[in-house]
Amino acid sequence: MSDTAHIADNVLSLLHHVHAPAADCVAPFLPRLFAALADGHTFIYLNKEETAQLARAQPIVGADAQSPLVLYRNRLFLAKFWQLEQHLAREIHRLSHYRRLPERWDFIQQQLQAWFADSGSQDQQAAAALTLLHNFMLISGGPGTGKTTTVAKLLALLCHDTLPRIALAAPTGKAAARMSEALKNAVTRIDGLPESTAAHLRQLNGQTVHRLLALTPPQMLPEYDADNRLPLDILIVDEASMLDLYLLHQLLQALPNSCRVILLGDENQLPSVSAGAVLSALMQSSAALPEPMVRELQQLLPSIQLRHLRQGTAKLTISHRFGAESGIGCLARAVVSGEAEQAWQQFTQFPQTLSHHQHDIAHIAQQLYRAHQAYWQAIDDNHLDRAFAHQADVLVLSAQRADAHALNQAYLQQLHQHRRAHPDQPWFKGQMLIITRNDPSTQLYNGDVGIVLPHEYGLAAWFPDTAYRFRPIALSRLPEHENAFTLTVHKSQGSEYREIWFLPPTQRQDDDFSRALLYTAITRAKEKFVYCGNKSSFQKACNTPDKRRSALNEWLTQIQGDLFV
Ligand SMILES: Nc1ncnc2c1ncn2[C@@H]1O[C@H](COP(=O)(O)OP(=O)(O)OP(=O)(O)O)[C@@H](O)[C@H]1O
Repeated sequence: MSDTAHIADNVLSLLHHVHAPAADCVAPFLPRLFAALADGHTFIYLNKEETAQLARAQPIVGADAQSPLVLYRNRLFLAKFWQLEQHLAREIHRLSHYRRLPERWDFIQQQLQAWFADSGSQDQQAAAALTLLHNFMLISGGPGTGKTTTVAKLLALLCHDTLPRIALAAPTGKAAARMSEALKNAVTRIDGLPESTAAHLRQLNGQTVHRLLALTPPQMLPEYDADNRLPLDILIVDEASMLDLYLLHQLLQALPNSCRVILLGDENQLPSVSAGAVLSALMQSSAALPEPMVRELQQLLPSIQLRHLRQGTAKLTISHRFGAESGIGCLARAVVSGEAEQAWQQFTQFPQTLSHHQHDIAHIAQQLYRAHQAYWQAIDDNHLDRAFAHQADVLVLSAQRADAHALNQAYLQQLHQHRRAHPDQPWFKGQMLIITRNDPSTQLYNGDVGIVLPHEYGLAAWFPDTAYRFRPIALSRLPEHENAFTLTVHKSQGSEYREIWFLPPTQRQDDDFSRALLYTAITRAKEKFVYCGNKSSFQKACNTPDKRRSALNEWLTQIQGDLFV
């Protein structure tokens, strides 16, 4: 029996105690509903007969969260998700509703002109101006489209009169570290920034959302919540596509009404592992700009066309890192637009940076070991800096967990053959690990990558650290983790690697191998992308849009009304 069938079975036993005839009525729907929840959907669709059948299953099925299951039109929800999406919509509305207009329009207008003068900066300029007028804003864009650059300039504008309390957060530690680094670099590139502003922005350090909320075990209850809100004026959340409904709700609840929220992310990437597809819901529910706001924007940006802009969301579309000459950029853009044939042609157009081949897992592991030569040299030299630098040289990403496991095992075989590891010893020098569960006691978070290397008393796992560069953690204290020579695409989100080898599902291809998954894998690569599969699997993925089901956009649209009050 699958895990979800088992959960459905347990829930059914509980429901029998509530009302046996109604439980019998819902029994056939529970396995389907729990399988859908495990895939990140928040409801299942019903046909006419099913809807009529469930309408008679009171008190287990009702019209609101008073019942364990909710029937809404032709959809069946677990009450918990029905309520969560509605509460999240309310939090977004609460924060969006707060309006505080910039005071010094002339100054802002001048700086918007001066700082976004380069060609190809118009969409960034519009995103910055819109964000000044909205308290809750999503800036979406692919890799290198200038999300960080835009936010750095925006923060510089918001720091002009007083220095606000700002926090930078991301769903994983690695994404948080990347964000602070990128922001510091972007700040140094702004011309004519007063030193006090530059210093204020340079000292910002990213942290995980869990850490920001001070979630503490065993129940992971947050120190900051609706009754004890975070003392913040501005919150920037990077890699927001990875936020699930529950975590985003916890985060927003903990923010005061006046806190400006700026979400950064790429709506084309995979949505969160758990339920939710928050970025696409925000994009879909975003309404046209009301006339008074168009007039305000015209004051800030007299010379640009504003009609295409929407409330609370902005899209950056020009990649300044992967332009028209970049194979990775062209491939990613063709995949996202579902142009399967054109996407496959990019492998011929850009043979230096894109390739495809089909080999078995053992062969890929062998090639990977060769490609890791510089990494193993750094390990032999006990050189942490170089080991971490080369750790990101080449990574194999797989679509499915089973393949990632099989490849990690095949790679271990290579290490046994080369006497770098021994089958009887669980730990070895050079072992790459990824943390899979947040652990405040060691301050290690889901997605953190460490390397096993010697410490004073034997081997330890070393992790990057903002204060000391690297810090050792005793192997016995490590929270849940896995080997990280190969990762699933989900686990690689928020990180980038020089070269990505992507392995499509080797067993069974289903809708999980979608356009979003392929796009996310491609955009993890900085220099080279290798597809380890055939044309038909590649094109099938291009033609499979992500169909995550969520009602959030509907609740947002309903609740929104006119924000311009
Ligand atoms: N308008 C622009 N003109 C020229 N270069 C730009 C422009 N905007 C950004 N860049 C450059 O493009 C690169 C990527 O910018 P940035 O880091 O802001 O993008 P991003 O969307 O945050 O990227 P990531 O995918 O890493 O999150 C940087 O080197 C930046 O200096």
